Amino acid sequence: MLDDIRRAPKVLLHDHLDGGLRPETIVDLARETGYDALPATDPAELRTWFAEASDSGSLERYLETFDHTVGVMQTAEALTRVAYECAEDLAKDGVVYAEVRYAPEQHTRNGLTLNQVVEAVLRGFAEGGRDHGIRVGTLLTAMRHQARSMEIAELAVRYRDEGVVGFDIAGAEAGYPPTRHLDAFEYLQRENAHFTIHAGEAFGLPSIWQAIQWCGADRLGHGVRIIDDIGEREGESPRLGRLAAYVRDKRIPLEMCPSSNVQTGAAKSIAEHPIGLLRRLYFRVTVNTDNRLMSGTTLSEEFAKLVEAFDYGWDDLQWFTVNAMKSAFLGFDERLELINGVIKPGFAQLKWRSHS
Ligand SMILES: O=c1[nH]cnc2c1ncn2[C@@H]1O[C@H](CO)[C@@H](O)[C@H]1O
Ligand SMILES: [Zn+2]
Repeated sequence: MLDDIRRAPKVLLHDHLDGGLRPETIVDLARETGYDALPATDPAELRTWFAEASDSGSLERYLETFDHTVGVMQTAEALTRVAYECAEDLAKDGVVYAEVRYAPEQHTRNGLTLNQVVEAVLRGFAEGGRDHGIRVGTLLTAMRHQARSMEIAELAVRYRDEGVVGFDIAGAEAGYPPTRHLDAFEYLQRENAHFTIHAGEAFGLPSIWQAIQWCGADRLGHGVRIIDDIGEREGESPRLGRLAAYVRDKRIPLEMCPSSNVQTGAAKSIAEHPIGLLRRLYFRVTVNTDNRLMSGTTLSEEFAKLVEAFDYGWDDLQWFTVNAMKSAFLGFDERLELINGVIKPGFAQLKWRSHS
């Protein structure tokens, strides 16, 4: 099944550039740039270290592992290489359209300007995308504990015609509500720009409510805690609270990342992940990787885990994929073209093959 899932034309909306490096590349870049704090210098050991260190049950501890990826991504060459390889790895996994995010403010330690950071990453995505047949849009993230969101929002608008398709905030959620960055979100709305907000991962409904009703988020990063506003009832359909009903009624996309949620403690296991219920209730659910290195995963593997846990078939996987494409920060005509020209024919072929 995993091989077939790899062949399916997939769409990925939530993937962090600094959470998806190849271990071999981290080792190379550390050597080249003089970064001497790596916990291991053997790629296989490093791969294991990331997976284990990320498995703590706490978002804060999970985020500490990024010190080492961000640490080696401080030159233009390193950023271009990482972006190029990201496009290549996603394409090899059968992803046809991806939105990949990172926080430019974390890559200026050795003197790069924000513009240089963005341009280096865009170059890598453009070249990798062209060589490997995948379209990659960039989301610029501001760190929620910092105070640079307005600057980063302006950066996103500055590069909107060069491949930056939107904006996001990430980092520790508890104690850093989305409204801290309200000016940035209001600016983006006035600029007719798109943004998603990490919300409802390590903190609950108030974070989701603020992201949508105060900040005007187009999508929610994770959003798993929306489950807290849904009451399961014996023998009856679940009762949706006002916020959950709003999210479903308005078709607000949820960028769900099952493995990452299990690692940070936002879900107990894949089998108990809220995605099962939310899919049954027809929320606009999408499936994502979050951090392929930390979670030791790929988009195909995330789908395979869901197939195993919830017995999903091709129709479900296509539904998730079309949901993701509909929710992308890409023009309507381009989304339609990918849905009708690539996704539907690709899934039709796979379904036909598995019946014959
Ligand atoms: O699941 C997550 N929740 C919140 N923040 C995250 C998550 N994954 C990564 N980052 C944060 O986003 C930054 C930019 O890519 C990363 O450096 C990491 O600190
Ligand atoms: Zn994330």
